[in-house]
Amino acid sequence: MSEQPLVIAIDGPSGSGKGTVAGRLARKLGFHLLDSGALYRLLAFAARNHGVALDNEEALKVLAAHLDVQFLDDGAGQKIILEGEEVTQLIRTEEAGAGASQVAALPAVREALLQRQRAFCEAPGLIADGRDMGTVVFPEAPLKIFLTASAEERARRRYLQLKGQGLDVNLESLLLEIQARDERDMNRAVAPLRPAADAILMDSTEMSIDQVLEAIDDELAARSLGD
Ligand SMILES: Nc1ncnc2c1ncn2[C@@H]1O[C@H](COP(=O)(O)OP(=O)(O)O)[C@@H](O)[C@H]1O
Ligand SMILES: Nc1ccn([C@H]2C[C@H](O)[C@@H](COP(=O)(O)OP(=O)(O)O)O2)c(=O)n1
Repeated sequence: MSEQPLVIAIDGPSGSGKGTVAGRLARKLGFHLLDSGALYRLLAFAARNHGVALDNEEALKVLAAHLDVQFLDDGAGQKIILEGEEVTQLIRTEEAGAGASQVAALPAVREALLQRQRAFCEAPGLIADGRDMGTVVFPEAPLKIFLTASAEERARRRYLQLKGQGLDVNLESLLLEIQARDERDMNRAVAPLRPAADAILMDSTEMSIDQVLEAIDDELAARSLGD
């Protein structure tokens, strides 16, 4: 009987460090990476391109089922191609994040993206980053991390990140956007943002990225995983 690839689920709110930690862990372990938020961002982006309203559940369901997307890794990081166009950075704006959070609240959209996410689970293993990796998409994952940080710290991180990319950003509006997204993601009816019952909670407010990675290493070692 073939063994299931190891899945490590990393869930949490915007700016908690999931993407950074997931990417570094995937590279270190030589695992595949699922950036599930990118799928919701891509859907919101494609909807805008095709003139589909972000609350049109039926049309979004069809768009989600046929989303023409490729995740390429040329060694220098992941490139995302939507309908033949590179959108890696274009989908990272707060506007795309807010759109993603809107379409992600629709049950038919989540259902349409479920199998696509599970298909990322291939040998030797998968690091899955999102909101419902541990609760819905990979409930059997043997290690689930729920990464948080205070909203103020998350807004500050996002501010530094976007400013570093040369974007014109405002800390107060980023904080408001993060709080609005938290509120929507935690209170939706399907797959709300919450820790799985067996998730390890990590508050990274006062932790560096390296400290978070060390803490995850300790959890892997405690379970004899990832060697
Ligand atoms: N523990 C940390 N301490 C300081 N900065 C961090 C930490 N974790 C992540 N960051 C930075 O915060 C920003 C957002 O991180 P990211 O991984 O994109 O978060 P998420 O995927 O949870 O939204 C990035 O610029 C990242 O380098
Ligand atoms: N598994 C997931 C991943 C993201 N989403 C939704 C909710 C989030 O606000 C948006 C964007 O997620 P993403 O992880 O890309 O956002 P951050 O990098 O954390 O700011 O998508 C979701 O509902 N379920």
